[in-house]
Amino acid sequence: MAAARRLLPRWAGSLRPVRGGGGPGSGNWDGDRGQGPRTGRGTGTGTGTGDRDGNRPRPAPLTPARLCPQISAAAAGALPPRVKVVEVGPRDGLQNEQSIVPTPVKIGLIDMLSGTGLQVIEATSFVSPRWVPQMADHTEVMQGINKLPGVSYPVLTPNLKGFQAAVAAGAKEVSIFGAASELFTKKNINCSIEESLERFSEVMSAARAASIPVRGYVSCVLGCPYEGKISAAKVAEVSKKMYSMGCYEISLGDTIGIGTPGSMREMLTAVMKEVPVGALAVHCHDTYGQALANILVALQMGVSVVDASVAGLGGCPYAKGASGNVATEDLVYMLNGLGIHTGVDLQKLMDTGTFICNALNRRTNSKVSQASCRL
Ligand SMILES: CC(C)(COP(=O)([O-])OP(=O)([O-])OC[C@H]1O[C@@H](n2cnc3c(N)ncnc32)[C@H](O)[C@@H]1OP(=O)([O-])[O-])[C@@H](O)C(=O)NCCC(=O)NCCSC(=O)C[C@@](C)(O)CC(=O)[O-]
Repeated sequence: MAAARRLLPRWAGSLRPVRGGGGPGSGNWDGDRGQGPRTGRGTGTGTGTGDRDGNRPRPAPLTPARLCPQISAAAAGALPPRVKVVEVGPRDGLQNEQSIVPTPVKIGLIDMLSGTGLQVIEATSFVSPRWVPQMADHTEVMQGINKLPGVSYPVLTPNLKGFQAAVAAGAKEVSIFGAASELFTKKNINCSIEESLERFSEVMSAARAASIPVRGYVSCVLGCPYEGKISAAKVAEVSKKMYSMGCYEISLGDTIGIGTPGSMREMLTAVMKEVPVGALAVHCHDTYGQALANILVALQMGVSVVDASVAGLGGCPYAKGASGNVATEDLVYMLNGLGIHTGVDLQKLMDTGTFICNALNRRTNSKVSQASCRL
């Protein structure tokens, strides 16, 4: 099928300029870069001065950014100089919460995320409130958030009804979500893969008419909670169909976090034969602790868009036992260490993680935030 016209979001083609610098390795996190070589704990790199009694200078407080050993991208092998981080915490992170999170908390979370330098924040989903009650306040959320220029706030829309409601609520970008597993598709959106693609093509037509960019998710790319192993060929086939419909980007979801760097490589090799790597994103849940390793493989293969969830919140209501997405804090820490620019302020991100964890009365899943509490 000939590739349909792709509707690109506002930020496509030109990533936001780096505040206070430019280019790889000159990011804005914690304002800590460019201050000479970073040394580890207890090396006296602080700015304090000793007193007359000869007491040792008091070092400046240690933060993850100060401690993060940074290497050049060249040393890490071929890696993209920039990565677009797609924050999915307010949607993927919260949709699985058992108690309904108050709407002002959701709005506060998104507004804080907007201040971190993230370019894309998935805000909510326009799905049936009977299926996912947590997202029933989608319109209030979309209308309550402070939408910053240059930041995109996409929402999930499974069908035309969801798309129309999303647009009425002010959405300027949407995502359709399919899967490479028949059983997961049935459990998640109550239809077959073929039927889901028909519904999506209705959304695509309406989106094209309204000049709304559409992102496509493919779930279960490295395994399914109901079918087990999913073939890379099937993932490539569904991805190709959704890309050919006009999705500007295909996010490949390891929904139950079961993949390893080996299966990620195999799957991406197959998908990249059908969809250009520049149009691919990875979406890794961290159930088996493999998310960062899998993401690194994807980066080495040329992927430069990565989904993540602040504080590692989340899971899918129709993938029992799946834990949250990779924590955005941990992803940004790794990318900073690799000298890859994201434009995201790690400290502000950690503050946002603290905010939502306090609101949910929950410990963060971010290893970086856990470690920084011990510093
Ligand atoms: C898709 C449906 C709606 C089909 O659900 P259905 O019951 O088959 O739909 P239907 O067309 O037969 O309609 C039944 C009722 O739902 C209503 N309805 C129909 N559509 C909508 C809508 N958009 N918004 C609100 N209401 C809707 C419709 O109006 C009707 O209402 P009634 O007449 O009975 O009062 C349902 O299965 C659904 O909402 N599923 C959502 C599941 C979901 O949100 N899952 C989590 C997101 S996916 C995910 O997390 C994975 C991802 C993306 O993160 C990537 C990864 O990790 O792999």
